[in-house]
Amino acid sequence: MNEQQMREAMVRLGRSFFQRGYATGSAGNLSLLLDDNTLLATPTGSCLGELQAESLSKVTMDGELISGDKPSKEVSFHRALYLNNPRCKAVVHLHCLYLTALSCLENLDRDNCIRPFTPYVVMKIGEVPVVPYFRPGDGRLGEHLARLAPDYRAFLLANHGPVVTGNSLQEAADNLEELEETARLMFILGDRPVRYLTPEEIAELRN
Ligand SMILES: O=C(CO)COP(=O)(O)O
Ligand SMILES: [Zn+2]
Repeated sequence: MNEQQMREAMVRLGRSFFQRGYATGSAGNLSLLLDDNTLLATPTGSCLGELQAESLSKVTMDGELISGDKPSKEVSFHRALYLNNPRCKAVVHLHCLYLTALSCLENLDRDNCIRPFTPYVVMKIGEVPVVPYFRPGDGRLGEHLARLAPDYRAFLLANHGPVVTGNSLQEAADNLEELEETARLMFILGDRPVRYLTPEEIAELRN
């Protein structure tokens, strides 16, 4: 895909997330790595349902704006992910309903907030660590994500929402949707006894 096609793909994905209720208002942000090692990111305050290909923010890996509107206030944590994991080519951050509800629970397992009970989470994403709460845009989110980036594909920001990476924008989006569906299942299952996958079953999925 050339840059124009990547811009159009980001616009289409934002609209799709918005139309299907994954994104609401002006919450959330998307980014992807371009071939010249610069980032294409959604502008701050933008509604993901109404992105414009030509006003997307183009930013250097140092965070300097090259063209387009002012970038997302979270672009520093997006940069931290790219800089600390060469496999990361795209980042999706949303305030989608069930993952955000999960992010507000006390006593989450900070090392992995989604204990596997279906295979795809293990196959596509693996463990999901929890990043402590900081206000949106706080640089400490990036510091935490930089440390976790080499070992994980998805993260839950406490009292905020998910951050999911991928080797393409489509893969990051698919992984985000798989995680959101899993969080929804967790709330549907509620307090009923769940048969979690055994360590052997999990190991088989990782092979
Ligand atoms: O989700 C958001 C903050 O965490 C939205 O912020 P931006 O509009 O600056 O991208
Ligand atoms: Zn946010």
